[in-house]
Amino acid sequence: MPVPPLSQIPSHVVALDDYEALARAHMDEAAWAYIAGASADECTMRENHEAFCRLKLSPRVLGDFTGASTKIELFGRTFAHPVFLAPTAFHKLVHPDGELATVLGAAAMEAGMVVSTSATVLLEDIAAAARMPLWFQLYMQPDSAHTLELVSRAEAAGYEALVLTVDAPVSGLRNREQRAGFQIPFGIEPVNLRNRPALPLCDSVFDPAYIAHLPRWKDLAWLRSHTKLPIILKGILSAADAALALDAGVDGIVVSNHGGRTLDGVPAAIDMLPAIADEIGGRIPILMDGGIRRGTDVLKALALGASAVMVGRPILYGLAVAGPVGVAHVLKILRTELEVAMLLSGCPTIASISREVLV
Ligand SMILES: Cc1cc2nc3c(=O)[nH]c(=O)nc-3n(C[C@H](O)[C@H](O)[C@H](O)COP(=O)(O)O)c2cc1C
Ligand SMILES: CC(C)CC(=O)C(=O)O
Repeated sequence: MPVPPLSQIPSHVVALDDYEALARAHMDEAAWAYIAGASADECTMRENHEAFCRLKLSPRVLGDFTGASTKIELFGRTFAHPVFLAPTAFHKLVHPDGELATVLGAAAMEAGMVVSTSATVLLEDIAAAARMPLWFQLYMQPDSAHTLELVSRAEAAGYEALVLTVDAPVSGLRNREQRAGFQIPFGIEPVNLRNRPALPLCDSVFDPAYIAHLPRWKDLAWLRSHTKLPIILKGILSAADAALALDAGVDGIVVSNHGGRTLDGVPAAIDMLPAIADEIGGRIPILMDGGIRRGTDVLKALALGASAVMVGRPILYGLAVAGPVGVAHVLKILRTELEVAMLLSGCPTIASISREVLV
């Protein structure tokens, strides 16, 4: 699919942060608080960015770049580059076509996309519009029959992996969102969850009625027995949980703190990656997200053990500013920056990237 024309993007928009600045004017204060915000004092979200700045790259010169490429292989597929769209909910908050616009932008840049359980377009319709492998992000539902229904719909629609998010059994305490009075606007809904009972309204997350619905490690064996799709656990942030994930037989993990949106005060995802990669020891692929805003960030994550990275908020900013073109442009910027960073650090291929690129 041809890359959509970028002529409608102002020429001063050259980096992902430029999209963030522009996107603010394209949504109301409450939607901005939901998307740009994180939990509590947002320390972890800030850390996700600052930690990347602290990591220093080691430049290399005069290398041979014949046949250079950003290609990767993951779960039996070749991807043109290692940048995926992270699952994010409610794309219709920022664009009337919602995830249909996003998937078009992803296709233009040959990027893999993870579709959220809380998408605002039917997962079948997103799959029908896709030109690249899609993965389905799964939140375990209070009723296991509903979880299995989502899984079989995703399988039937051709999704190639399940990304089971495990770090948000309860929503983080997002004070910015609360202060702005964010509510999902009328007419925007998580359409794939229609006709499902909501979790019981409880005063406390320690209420037994609430606790009864919380997913546990033992549920992974149950899920495994109901699908042949690879299961990737999203939201691993400790070596201890990485070891349990291996024991549970998952096919991959995403090192993530949910963009700082769940437990504030946890470390940057990139800072936890090395210890987790050591624990995993190359047995299953590791993806990473949280704070990726530059091609150099992608390079640093790959150097520390990730096979690929995912990008959350900047995709929504691109979508808000210019629909599919904005999404494609965000991905294009990252890919171009990654190529430049690889060239200047002496890495002609993704496989050649190692901890050596860091000082
Ligand atoms: C608005 C918004 C909605 C999100 N919705 C989901 C979701 O539905 N499922 C999920 O697993 N993660 C969700 N996430 C987390 C992202 O998948 C990802 O972990 C995070 O955004 C990465 O950080 P970044 O935004 O700094 O790139 C959401 C993040 C944002 C900003
Ligand atoms: C619907 C929400 C649970 C989506 C989410 O994970 C988020 O907003 O971070």
